[in-house]
Formats: sequence, C-alpha cells, structure tokens
Amino acid sequence: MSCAPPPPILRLHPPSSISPFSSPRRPHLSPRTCPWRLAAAREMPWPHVLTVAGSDSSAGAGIQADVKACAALGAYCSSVITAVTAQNTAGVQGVHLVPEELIREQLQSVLSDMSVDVVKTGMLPSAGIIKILCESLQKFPVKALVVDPVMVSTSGDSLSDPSTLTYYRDGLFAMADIVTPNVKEASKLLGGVSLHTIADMRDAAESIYKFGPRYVLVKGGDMPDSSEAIDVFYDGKEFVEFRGHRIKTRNTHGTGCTLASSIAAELAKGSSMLNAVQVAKNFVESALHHSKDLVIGNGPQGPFDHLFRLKCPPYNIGSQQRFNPDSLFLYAVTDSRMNKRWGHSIEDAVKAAIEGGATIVQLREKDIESRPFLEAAKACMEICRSSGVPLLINDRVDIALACNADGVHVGQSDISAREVRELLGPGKIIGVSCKTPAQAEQAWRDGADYLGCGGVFPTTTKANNPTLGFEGLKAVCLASKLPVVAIGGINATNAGSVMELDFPNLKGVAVVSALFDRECVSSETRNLRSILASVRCLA
Ligand SMILES: Nc1ncnc2c1ncn2[C@@H]1O[C@H](COP(=O)(O)OP(=O)(O)O)[C@@H](O)[C@H]1O
Ligand SMILES: Cc1ncc(COP(=O)(O)O)c(N)n1
Ligand SMILES: [Mg+2]
Repeated sequence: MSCAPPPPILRLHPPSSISPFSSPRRPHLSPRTCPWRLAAAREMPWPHVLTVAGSDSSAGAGIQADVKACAALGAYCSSVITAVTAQNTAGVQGVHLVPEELIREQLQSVLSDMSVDVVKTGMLPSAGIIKILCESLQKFPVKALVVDPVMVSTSGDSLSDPSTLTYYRDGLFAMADIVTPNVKEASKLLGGVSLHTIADMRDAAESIYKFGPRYVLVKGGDMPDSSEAIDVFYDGKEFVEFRGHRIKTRNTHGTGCTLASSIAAELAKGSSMLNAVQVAKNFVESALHHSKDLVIGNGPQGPFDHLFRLKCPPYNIGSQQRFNPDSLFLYAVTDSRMNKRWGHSIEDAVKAAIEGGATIVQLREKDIESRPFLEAAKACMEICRSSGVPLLINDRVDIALACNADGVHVGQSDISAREVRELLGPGKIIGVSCKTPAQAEQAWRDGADYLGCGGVFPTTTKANNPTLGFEGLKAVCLASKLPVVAIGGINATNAGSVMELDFPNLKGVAVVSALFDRECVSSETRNLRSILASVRCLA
C-alpha cells in the first residue's frame, strides 16, 4: 500500500486525549431493560439514517446537508462527525480531523442504542477512520450502507488523504450497498482514467462494481456542456441512466452529499434501490430548481434550500396528505357535454357521484371557458373537501392551482408529470394516462402517483383512442410499480370483469359515460360501487 503525503490542506491531528470535559462513561442501555421502552403502549418506527461525515461550516454540504435532506424526506438523521471544516461559498479554508478514538466512541454510542436503519458515509478523511467504521459496522450491522466517497469538494479542494483510496477499494466498498462517486472521484478510484462521455461513466461503474458494492452510481453533475444531468447506475448486469434537467444555478454546493443521504433516507423508509435513487435524483433537481436564484455568500458556489417544500404555497409539510391508492377504487370523471345533455351542472353531477360512493373525482371539461370552469372547480372543491374525496383537474394546471385542487391528471400529449410536479409542488396527486410499459416507466420516473390505463374497452367518450383490452392493461400493470386505474368503456356490465383481473396494483376503475351520461348519476354510481365491492369481497 503506497502512502503518499497528504495534500497541504489537511492538518492531521494525532488522536490525543478524548476530552478533558468528558463525563464518566455511561453504560449502554439494552432495549429490554429500558423502562420507558417497556412503558410505551405502541412503538412508531422512525426511519433512521446515521451519517458519518464532516461538518461544513457553510452548511451547504457535509453533515449539515445530510441532516436537512433526511429531515426533508421524513427520516431521522444522527451524525458521527469525522472532521470539522472551515468552508464558505469560495471554497475550503481549513480541515481539522476529529480524533479517531472519539469517532469510534460516537459510532458506538449511536449504533449500540438508536436502531439505525442505514449508514451513509461522506467525508472519511483518513485510512484509520475508514478502518474504524468497517469494524463498527461489523459489530453493529445495519440494513444498508450508502458510501459517497467524498475526496474533493466541488470547489476542487482535497477532503481526504490519498491513502484512503486503498481502504475504500479493499474494505468499505465490499460492505456497501451503493457507492456514489462523482466523475472526478470515479477517476481517482480507477487510477486517474479520464471520464468524458456516458460510455466512460459506464466503464467506470463496471470497474468500481468489481470492488464489491451491490450497486454503483457514477454521478454526472460535473460533466460539462450538457443540458441534462445524467447519472449512470449499474447493478452488475444492467445499466440505468438517470436523466434530469440540468438546472442553471451557482447553488450546487452539496449536491453529492444530498443525493447520497436522500438515497439513504428512502432506503430507510423501505424503498428498493432503484426507486430510492430516482426519488433522490428528483429531490436534488427540485431543490436546485427552487433555489436557483437564491443568493447567499460572495463566492462562486452557493448552498441550496433542502427545505424548499416548506415554502411551496399553499402546502406546508404539516398539511401534506399522502396519496392513498385505494381512493382510485371508483374514479368518477366528468364530461360537460353529458352534463348538458341531462341538464346537470358540474357541481350537481359531482355531488351526485359522491353521494353514490365515488372515491375520487376528476373534472374533465374540454369545452368550457376558463372563468366558468374555475368557478365550477372551486364549488366542486368545497363539495369534495367536505366529503373527504380528492378532486383532480384534467390537463389544466392553472385551474388546479387556482382552486387548490388535490391534483392533476395529464395525458401523453400534455405537459409532463415532472413539469406538473414542479408547478404543483410535492403534496399533490399526479396521474398520467399510459398505454404502454414504456410510458408507465416514464411516468414513474417523472414522479407520477398513479397511472390511468386504457381504453380497456371501446369507448366513444374519447376520439381516436385505440382499445388495449385486458392484455394491454395487464402489460402496463405488470411493468409498473405505480397504482393503476383502468379506464375506457367501463360500465356496470363489464366493471366486475376488470376487477376480477386482480393485479395487485390495479386499484379500481375510472368511469365517464356510465355515470354521467345518465339521468340519475347517484344511483348509477351506487350500483357500480356495489358491483366493484362484491368482486373485491370475493377476491
Ligand atoms: N446543475 C444541476 N442540475 C441538476 N442536477 C444536478 C446539477 N448538478 C448536479 N446535479 C445532480 O446532483 C447529484 C450529485 O451529483 P454531482 O454534483 O456530480 O456530485 P458531487 O456533488 O459529489 O460532485 C447528481 O444526481 C447530479 O446529476
Ligand atoms: C464536509 C464536507 N463534506 C463533503 C463535501 C462535498 O460537497 P459536494 O456535495 O458539493 O461534493 C464538502 N464540500 N464538505
Ligand atoms: Mg456537486
């Protein structure tokens, strides 16, 4: 093992005495002997990420970024601090390593007591620290290990001793579930190969995979001249390219730390790796987008706002309701021509559908002027809110925003779910009409909450709408992780056969004419609901 002298910015301090102020050591409590634990009537799990990383005085990266990212995504984040850095928006001015024995002590304190789900690593500045971490993880195994091999800050300053390379490659990587180098770090890990193209990133991911992690993500945030920010994921067999818009902003300090801790938070919440990476990538992109014009500091690289969701009016974290896929059970979609034919106002039609047992409503008003549409949408919102039924608007993000609807449903030729998410914020429901597995995959990547799949049967409601049949519906359901609602020509005669398909993510049926092209909307809805319920009970 070669041990070159550390770069000048590192001032290594010997692990001297731990602290003259430290109190007498307390014993580690066992959960079985803990009195307040025994007294708790019902334990609520709290996804827990432990970050082992350096402190960044500018709070854009390092421990501070990790804590904010985990908090934003709903995970608890404890922290073992490996180094204290003096940083600002101009770069890194100083680094002071925490004594190794105190790092061991911090690891022991947290891991022995606090039910950590996932460990995420950031700045591990010395080989000795990596060795201590490996030993601690062997003693206290966790569900997943996310290794962000931080070596150089985005400003170009060195954050680790070169001797760590060997310890990463031969020790920590083999224990890792995912390793997330940026292109410069991937190059260092591979002896200085140059990475300029996606093909180079793929080769690098394949080579790093050989060091033993289960997955590798080579991040392309620093790849020049691209309108997209592309990260390359490798699972040992296949590559997945995670593509996002490249946000034009100076505020990219801490993107790597944030991505890795967001992956860790999602894993702690129970996500699959692919899903965790996608959520993390979307989170970084949204945070950069919302922070792109913020100004803090005078240097070239500023921090971004991890808690941007708190500022997304009118939704704050406290009022965010998670989308319940079961609400797709009986999905009523309005149609103004049908309402006109039967002399129903939109409000009356919605009220009647809810009376009959519709579990979610969508206003699909293709030929109505914006102003009367908004008035009707506001009235429908009141009706829906008082009955606890979500109300979505078809296509019209402006109307949805203006009436504070619960979400939007878009088709393949409308603006993408990703753009709708940017406009509506994270708390809203977004549905996408999909006919193929590829469209379903794209909708999931764009952050949609559910898919509308059809036409399952021939329909006259929508012109030029090819019929997919059960086979097409099956292909989309099997290919997708998202909940699906079947649509197109569904009525009281055939709804039962759709529900009998019983695919786990097929949550319900969406109906237009069989509810609204009728005189008595409430009794048609009631009838359909009892048909669906009888199939569900038999299933
Ligand atoms: N300007 C940007 N716009 C959108 N995404 C970005 C931007 N810069 C970085 N990212 C994303 O942030 C994440 C961290 O990547 P990167 O910045 O390459 O890591 P690091 O901070 O370790 O250098 C990646 O998902 C990357 O694609
Ligand atoms: C303490 C600390 N840890 C990590 C980074 C990397 O920052 P980035 O995420 O921008 O690569 C940093 N600048 N400081
Ligand atoms: Mg970065």
